[in-house]
Amino acid sequence: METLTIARVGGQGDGIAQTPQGLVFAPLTLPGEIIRAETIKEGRAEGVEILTPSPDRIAPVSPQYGDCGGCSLQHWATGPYLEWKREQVRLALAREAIETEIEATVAVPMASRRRVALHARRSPEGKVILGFKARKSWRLVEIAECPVADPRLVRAFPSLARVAGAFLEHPKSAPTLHVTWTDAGLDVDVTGVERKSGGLSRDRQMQAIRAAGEADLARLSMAGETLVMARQPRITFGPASVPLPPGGFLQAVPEAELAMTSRAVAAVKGSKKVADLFCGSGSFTFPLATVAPVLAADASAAGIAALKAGVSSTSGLRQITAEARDLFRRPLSPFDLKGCDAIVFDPPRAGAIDQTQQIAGTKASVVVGVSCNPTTFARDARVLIDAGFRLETVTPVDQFLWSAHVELVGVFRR
Ligand SMILES: C[S@@+](CC[C@H](N)C(=O)[O-])C[C@H]1O[C@@H](n2cnc3c(N)ncnc32)[C@H](O)[C@@H]1O
Repeated sequence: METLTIARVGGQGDGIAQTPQGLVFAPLTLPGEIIRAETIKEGRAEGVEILTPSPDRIAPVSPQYGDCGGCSLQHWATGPYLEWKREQVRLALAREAIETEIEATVAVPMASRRRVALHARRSPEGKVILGFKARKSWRLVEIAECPVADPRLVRAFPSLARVAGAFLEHPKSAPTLHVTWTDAGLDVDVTGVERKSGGLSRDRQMQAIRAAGEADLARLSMAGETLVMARQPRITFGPASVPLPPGGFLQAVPEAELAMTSRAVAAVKGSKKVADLFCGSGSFTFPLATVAPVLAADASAAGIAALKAGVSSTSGLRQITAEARDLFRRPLSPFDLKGCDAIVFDPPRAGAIDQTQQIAGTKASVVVGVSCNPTTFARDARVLIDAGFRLETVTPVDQFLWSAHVELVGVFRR
């Protein structure tokens, strides 16, 4: 037994105590708390009892709290929790010697997540278990309620378990249901049953299609291939309605998407032409095209096709041109971006170092960086700052409520 005092919460969301033997990580603890750990293994406290709770500790709302790996910070009062997210952004920028105004973290409401990834397994008794991964484990925690997910998703969990059952054909199958609430209802893409795990027999495909009908799914697809579509899943981006490609990227929370797109639109106001790089199916493209013509690019051919379909069914927009292009291998050059005085980029977690170097060489006077990884954002921001841009503001956005993830929007000008 060891008694420890938690000094701070680290970047992964665990409490950290400083001991003569080094740092000790204690999950689900808060700064200032005195805890007792049964054992300390490889720098992790196990069997933790909280002796003196923080005044910022609140009662968690999820019945699976502590077991489910999803929401590890819901015991923290909103104020200090959001401030911690802001601090993660400040720390990432400080590592690149960048100082700027960091706004208060934009909060999202509970019950707002329109996308969840549910894992399915069969219990030894043959029951289908649908749930999230447990903390630091491959075990599944069966989920019947989820306070962060849109209740329309949660209500569908029992019928989604029947859909999942069809995909549990081979012992090696570990299906994951990527479930999205769209304007046409539920869109489900199943991964983890690809050929290497045995694929899916014709009989099982028929079973899955029947279960999709009973669950009233708009569409059921497997690794991006449509199995059945009762209604075309569509998403509204600003003034446009876009047919979402199966398995395509979509911001997880509409309120977070709006917080980010509205800041991008405000930043580029008055521009002659905007580039939207890593545009997906157009969540930024369409709101931006209410302000100026847009040049959009993304590696996903399906995303670009969806974006183009949205363009052809929407009137009153400024011109949009879209290209399917791998921006890691073939970043758009200053020549390709000629005429764009504003550039928005929203890369995956790896960031976009090569594309950013090209942006630095353009004549753009405003750049908006959107990121789900403050560390790679800070690295890319350093390139822009060294090229004469000033990072005017950064807004952290709490898209993944009660997780350690931090998203942000940064506005650069020169
Ligand atoms: C964080 S998402 C943003 C998408 C879009 N801006 C949105 O808000 O929906 C990142 C996007 O980067 C795209 N992407 C990933 N790797 C890429 C690459 N090498 N080149 C171009 N786009 C890529 C993905 O297809 C995805 O659409």
